[in-house]
Amino acid sequence: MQFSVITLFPELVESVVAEGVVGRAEKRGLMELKCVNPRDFTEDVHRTVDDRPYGGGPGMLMRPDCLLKTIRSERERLGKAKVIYLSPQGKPLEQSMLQALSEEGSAILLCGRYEGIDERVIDLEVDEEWSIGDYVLSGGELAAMVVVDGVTRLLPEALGHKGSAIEDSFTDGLLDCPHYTRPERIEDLDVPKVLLSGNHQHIEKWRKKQALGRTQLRRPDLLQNTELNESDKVLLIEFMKEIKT
Ligand SMILES: Nc1nonc1C(=O)NCc1ccc(Cl)cc1
Repeated sequence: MQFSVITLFPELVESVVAEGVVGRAEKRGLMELKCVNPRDFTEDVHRTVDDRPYGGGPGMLMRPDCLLKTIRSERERLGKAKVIYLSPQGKPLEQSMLQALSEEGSAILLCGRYEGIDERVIDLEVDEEWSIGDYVLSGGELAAMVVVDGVTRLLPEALGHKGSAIEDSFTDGLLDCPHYTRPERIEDLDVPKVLLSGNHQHIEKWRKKQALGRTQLRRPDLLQNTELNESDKVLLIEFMKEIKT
């Protein structure tokens, strides 16, 4: 997977590959991250990347000329690569979008700063606009790092164990079940007995039931888009009965 991140703050973005699963994936060549600074595509002596907004208003915008040059330079280098602009105006990010991007092979992530970028950059070169949530950050870099992290961990061989519990839950559209590790008892709280039983069928059933119940209680909206099979419906009814007792 080849990422090209267009950003005025390359060091900020590069920190995403400093540690952990993403860092190891990059070291192992499963993923490649290149940060490209639009300032390197300016032609004036001051290397100007921003300018005042037509129509007035507070703050500055990113100039279109150096952004277009940077995007086109990376498109040429990567061949077919989707250009994704990170902004609160974008499509809300979901696991399915990360999964799809992980199968693309390459992506160009465009990070804005200031009050925005010239709209003609979006018209001319942006394929998709994505949002990581309904709030405003000071730039697109953290959102781009979210995408790099979320995609990289989906690459085959990126995770040591085949698919994690977190993976399964969001993949089947549910929240994750509770998790426990040693000690068995801490501050008078015990690990659920089923997890100590060694009965993998019971354990799997309990985990599914917890995931279904938690999703119903915390994010019933997620259940709207998930078609539950008969056995899941029974598990959910059992869970809801148990919490009422
Ligand atoms: N929420 C979000 N999801 O993706 N990105 C965001 C976000 O707040 N970006 C800040 C931002 C984006 C573009 C520009 Cl020009 C300036 C600041």
